[in-house]
Amino acid sequence: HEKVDVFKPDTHSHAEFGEAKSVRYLLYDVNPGEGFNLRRDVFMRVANLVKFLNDDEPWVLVLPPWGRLYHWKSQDLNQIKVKWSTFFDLASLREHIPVIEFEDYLTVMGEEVVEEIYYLQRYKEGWTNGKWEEKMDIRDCIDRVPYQKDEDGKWRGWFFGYENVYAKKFACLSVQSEAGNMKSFLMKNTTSRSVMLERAEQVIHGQYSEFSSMFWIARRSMVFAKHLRDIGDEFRREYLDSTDENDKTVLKSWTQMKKNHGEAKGGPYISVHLRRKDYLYAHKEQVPSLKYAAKQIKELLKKNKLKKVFIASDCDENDFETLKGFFKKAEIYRYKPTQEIREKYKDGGVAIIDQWIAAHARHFVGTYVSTFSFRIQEEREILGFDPETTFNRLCSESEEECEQPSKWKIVY
Ligand SMILES: C[C@@H]1O[C@H](OP(=O)(O)OP(=O)(O)OC[C@H]2O[C@@H](n3cnc4c(=O)[nH]c(N)nc43)[C@H](O)[C@@H]2O)[C@@H](O)[C@H](O)[C@@H]1O
Repeated sequence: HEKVDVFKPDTHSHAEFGEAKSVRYLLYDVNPGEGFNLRRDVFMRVANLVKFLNDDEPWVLVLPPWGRLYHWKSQDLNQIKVKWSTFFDLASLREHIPVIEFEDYLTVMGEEVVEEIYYLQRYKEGWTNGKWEEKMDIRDCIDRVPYQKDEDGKWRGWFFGYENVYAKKFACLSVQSEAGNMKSFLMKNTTSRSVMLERAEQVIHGQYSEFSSMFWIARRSMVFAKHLRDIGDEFRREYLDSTDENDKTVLKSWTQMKKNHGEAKGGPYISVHLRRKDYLYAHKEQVPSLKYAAKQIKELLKKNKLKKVFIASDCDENDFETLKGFFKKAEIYRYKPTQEIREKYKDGGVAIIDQWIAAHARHFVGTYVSTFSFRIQEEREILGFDPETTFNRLCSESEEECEQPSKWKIVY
């Protein structure tokens, strides 16, 4: 990979000829209703936009602090202003693009300010002639926006829970665009040192979709933080007889890692992502009862000649015990964090530990359309599993045809 933090000399600067361009900062945020794993997908789009910008200008991506997520239900934990380094390995992210944490950005700016915000929205008139075309225009805001101008002319809003932060300029931008095509807007229509894209999920992957190496480069750079991987690895060793040497899942730096399908063997257990909570009504046609889930898991155990099961789930203890009750011989495991780990790594960190353990199984089965399951599948593609052991989901008893997930195979 090209090293991106060595900035190229100035060629078309706003500044005087020959003078190096100064670094600019791109910030973003996502619709508050979106969950953790869709947010990771939005990161990949914005990261590749920053990669693309760096071909011409030095831009740094400011990582939006995690917080106020709908699914993070633990009331006893302080779950705002959570740094990216709690969940991800920043050195790995930086092998793709330059990134900094929001707090470091505030220090660099010397003032709690974001210079310009563009609130991305759809076009009021929808697609003209029902046809998709790439476009973007500053327009009146369609919805009520969560930013207000105060009496000093400063734009106030959520800003990840940092109460003193304000923006100097705010506008709504109607977009129908691939993330990469925001590049010319940012280079030509904005000049300030920092620009924030609000509702960044409005821009799509486009040419950097799951089928392209650019998507996978950004995805591979999203390595989980070592402290979380270590906890998952310890659990694998202790309860699931699973070590990287035996399972052929030894990790290298992502830039060096290129595995063929089927090279990874995985630990001697079946892993299941059993999504419950809101999915019980949001996708009730496709989500199985616990009894029917148990039936499918038993079949997988038999087929793979295994006796251990790892369950990653947002279900409560009662449901877990009920599920366990359907098994006589098999050993059913779930990761239970200590209070210390919960406080340090929060609901998000615990979910990542679950994903990491689930990713290392001999065979994985997930839940219909869950992005939590999708990210596990991607992790398994990176580790080098046979796609047949990865792109699977549980079916519900009411489904006549139970379509299995698309195989989004890794591209290098
Ligand atoms: C349809 C959409 O589905 C989206 O969910 P979906 O893609 O599963 O996946 P996420 O967007 O990540 O949201 C699910 C959240 O629930 C928790 N969770 C789910 N499964 C597990 C698990 O196995 N272990 C642990 N520890 N936690 C889990 C976790 O906080 C996770 O980020 C929703 O975010 C959207 O609001 C919408 O409902």
